[in-house]
Amino acid sequence: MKIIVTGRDGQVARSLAALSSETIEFVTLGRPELDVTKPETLRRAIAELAPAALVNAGAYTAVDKAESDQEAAFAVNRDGAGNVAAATAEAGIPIVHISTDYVFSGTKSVPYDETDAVEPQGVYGHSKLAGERAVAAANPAHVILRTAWVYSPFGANFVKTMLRVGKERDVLRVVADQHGTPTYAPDIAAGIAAVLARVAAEPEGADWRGIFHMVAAGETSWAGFAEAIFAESARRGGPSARVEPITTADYPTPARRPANSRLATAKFQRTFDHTLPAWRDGLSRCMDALLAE
Ligand SMILES: NC(=O)C1=CN([C@@H]2O[C@H](COP(=O)(O)OP(=O)(O)OC[C@H]3O[C@@H](n4cnc5c(N)ncnc54)[C@H](O)[C@@H]3O)[C@@H](O)[C@H]2O)C=CC1
Repeated sequence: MKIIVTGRDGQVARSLAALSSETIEFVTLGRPELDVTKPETLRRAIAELAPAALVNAGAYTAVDKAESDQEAAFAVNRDGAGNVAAATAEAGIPIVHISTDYVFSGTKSVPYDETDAVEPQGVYGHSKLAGERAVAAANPAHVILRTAWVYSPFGANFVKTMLRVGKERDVLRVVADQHGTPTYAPDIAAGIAAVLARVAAEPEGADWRGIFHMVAAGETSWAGFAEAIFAESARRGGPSARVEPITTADYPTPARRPANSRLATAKFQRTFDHTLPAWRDGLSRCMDALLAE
């Protein structure tokens, strides 16, 4: 089974590429040969490769920059996602689209499920929500996976930032009043593979269509995540720093972020018969990969 993946150099796309096997081949494509804002590049790739499905992992992910770069964020996250969905619908293949916890306001006191009202707090969240709607409108054979707090050995992410800054400083001030679940990109890739297997087994099925929350098991805060990163790092002889918990108000950023980013994953687990590992388990494997030498 051949699957096209957009956003070739991103964390999720690279994790999917690493998962390729004899039964499922992920062909990752990126700009310029595949640009989600250019529909002809999508049509050409689908015509050439004749994939069984497509995973849209390409996105504009700079949350703070998006506040002053609204046009670019919407061009990729709304219009680009819509283009991908339209091209897959035209080819008669399903789309797996990746979305985010940032579609929520974060004011709920328990984890969000798929029926909860959306209320993005910033441009990035608004653009991703518009993307979900564009995907759902253009291709009925869609699976929209909302995930959160993605990290991996690849690209830019919180784990790599902590390790870099931990080398330079003894104490780091980290936000302790935003709660969510760090999710290891290779575990997201395995979740996507479970989705694709289910879709392939029952292409005309109805229950796999729609929006699903897919994050690792458990929860923490950014400060709790940072402490776990430094504990894992210290065990491996890597950089370590003391974490000083601060509030969101102490650390102003251009984009507002949800205080509660927790996502309830029961619907995903039930539908795809798959559960992502605990976030500490993913972190341990990421630290093995980052600090192997
Ligand atoms: N990173 C995170 O913490 C979270 C990410 N997500 C979502 O997960 C998905 C994957 O995220 P990551 O792998 O972390 O992102 P990433 O930023 O590592 O990768 C995104 C990739 O998309 C590419 N891209 C940008 N514009 C493009 C275009 N016009 N055409 C084709 N490719 C383009 C970028 O060059 C980059 O390689 C995205 O949809 C993102 O919104 C959801 C929740 C949290």
